[in-house]
Amino acid sequence: MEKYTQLTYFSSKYENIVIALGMFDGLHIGHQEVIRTAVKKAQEIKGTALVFSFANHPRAVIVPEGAPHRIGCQSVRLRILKNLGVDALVEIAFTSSFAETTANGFIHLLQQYFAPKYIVVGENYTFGRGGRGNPNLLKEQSGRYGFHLIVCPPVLYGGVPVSSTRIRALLAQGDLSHVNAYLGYPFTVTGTVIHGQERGRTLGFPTANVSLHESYESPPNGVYAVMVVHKKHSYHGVANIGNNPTFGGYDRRLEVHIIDFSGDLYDSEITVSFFFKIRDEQRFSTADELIIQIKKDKEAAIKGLKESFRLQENISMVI
Ligand SMILES: Cc1cc2nc3c(=O)[nH]c(=O)nc-3n(C[C@H](O)[C@H](O)[C@H](O)COP(=O)(O)O)c2cc1C
Ligand SMILES: Nc1ncnc2c1ncn2[C@@H]1O[C@H](COP(=O)(O)OP(=O)(O)O)[C@@H](O)[C@H]1O
Repeated sequence: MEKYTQLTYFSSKYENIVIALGMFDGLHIGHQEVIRTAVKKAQEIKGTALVFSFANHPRAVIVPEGAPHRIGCQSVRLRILKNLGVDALVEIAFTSSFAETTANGFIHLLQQYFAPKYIVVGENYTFGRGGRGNPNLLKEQSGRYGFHLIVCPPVLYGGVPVSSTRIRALLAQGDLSHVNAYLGYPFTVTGTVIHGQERGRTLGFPTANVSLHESYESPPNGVYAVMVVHKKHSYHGVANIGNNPTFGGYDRRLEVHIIDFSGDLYDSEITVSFFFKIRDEQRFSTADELIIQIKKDKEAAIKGLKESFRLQENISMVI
């Protein structure tokens, strides 16, 4: 998959462009439906499946104080798009001047740079200044510009449309099984392993530490059963998100004890996929009490991950 951060004349670079439009924050099963539809259509017409999106959330420019945190990090987003079969991703910066583009101006821009044969959107897709453009406007203009429009109905889960807003709420509750069902893949954090206090090894549970960025969503503080991928090998693990209150508190971070692993992970990249929450983070009176609890957490993770094997099926989406 090629990635572009600037608009250029894609229509002279690629044949028969099928363009999927949207912010696609989180790439949940509803977004995947739109993108899969575009990929399928591109295969049918021997064309190019292209996703046109933004590098930053438009709401971060339009209503900075109400800007949502992003769901999932950029490297996971790229892997999912590649695994869905997207040929090209165009992710431009959404600036305050771009926000002034009218809905008709945006359709004109699509024609100018992409000359798409097909445009694929979700039913609730809006675009252009004030979000005034919608699928009806695209339909009205399709004849004039010579593209076909495909509108995908919302994907439902438990009778309710899947949305990024709903996923954020479920994540805040630590409800990873529903988050993962809505995403269609396990919620995943990637990062470079950094140094901590070197206390983990003295407790008998070394933990690979990864920073959490504030502009991205993360599960609430607590202990989780996870799968870790490092250099194409996957492992079960038990992770803590929090501040280590037992030891006086540090910056909030993710720490993972990888089961049946030994080796040096500093400065290398790990991928941590979350499956279920085991408990809240606690302040223990002594290190020994924490050690006893971590042993129980590890057993709970091993047991739960073994029993919920089907949950792990879609991990291939993110690696
Ligand atoms: C499964 C697991 C559960 C943990 N639970 C807690 C907890 O409830 N409270 C706490 O203060 N620290 C908890 N920790 C964090 C340990 O305090 C931390 O791993 C230890 O201090 C090592 O830190 P270091 O990586 O900086 O060496 C947990 C760690 C793991 C691996
Ligand atoms: N099973 C394991 N799980 C996690 N990290 C491990 C494991 N075995 C060895 N390590 C290494 O040990 C380091 C963590 O040890 P720890 O004492 O917690 O140090 P730190 O406080 O720097 O994280 C990891 O960064 C990794 O390099």
